[in-house]
Amino acid sequence: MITVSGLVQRYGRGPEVLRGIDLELPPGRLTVLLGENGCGKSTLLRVVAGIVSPTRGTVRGRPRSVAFLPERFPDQLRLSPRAYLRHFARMRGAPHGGQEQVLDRLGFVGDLDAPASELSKGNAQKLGIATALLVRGSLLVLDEPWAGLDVAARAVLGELVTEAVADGATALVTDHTGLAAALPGAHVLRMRAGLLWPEDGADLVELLVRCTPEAADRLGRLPGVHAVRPVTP
Ligand SMILES: Nc1ncnc2c1ncn2[C@@H]1O[C@H](COP(=O)(O)OP(=O)(O)OP(=O)(O)O)[C@@H](O)[C@H]1O
Repeated sequence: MITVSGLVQRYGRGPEVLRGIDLELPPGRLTVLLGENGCGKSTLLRVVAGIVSPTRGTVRGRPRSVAFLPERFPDQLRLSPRAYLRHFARMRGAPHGGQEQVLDRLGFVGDLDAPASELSKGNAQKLGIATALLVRGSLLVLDEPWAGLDVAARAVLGELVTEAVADGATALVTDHTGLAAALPGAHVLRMRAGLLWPEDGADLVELLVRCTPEAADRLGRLPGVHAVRPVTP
């Protein structure tokens, strides 16, 4: 189980982008983060994956093997898709051979031996997905993996994520297409302005109350109260 507690993130001296996130990510579950542009989804994914350290708070129980698909696959990659997959497979101790099977399932069309920088956007995305899915049973963090895929590949990606989760992977994804939320067993969370809110919850109302820590503690125990956190000046 990966446990995220009290996560706060700010960039430089900017405002808090994550404002106190608590989240549990059990193995064998797909968690889907929804929310408007700029609400902090990618930031949360990067912190959970361990790409960046949080300003405050902790991520406990992160496995050694983490697969992270960034929102934009690197477009300056001079390695070929074949070499890239083999390199990652070696680095992450994936079983030898068969690395290109996921590419085949996704309908990858491109030269496996030419520089990956020459791939179309969708085929580059397929390479990123195939790389992320090399190792089973790990933490799978996918930022907008459906973006840019053709219709057939979108359906296959749904199958691949479902299979990985059935195999015990912990999956955390963002997705603006709505496809992830419709996958079997998807646990959907909505993010607004750096806070998490269950999809089926009531509307988020924020109140700023000046009170003692004891009163804040009592407030936090009231039914329907999602979070009480101190505001730093
Ligand atoms: N490296 C950075 N430096 C400074 N600010 C950043 C950085 N990365 C993100 N931000 C800011 O943090 C906020 C949250 O961005 P983030 O990318 O996490 O949102 P998002 O919900 O993933 O958005 P989208 O749906 O558009 O991908 C935004 O205001 C963004 O401008």
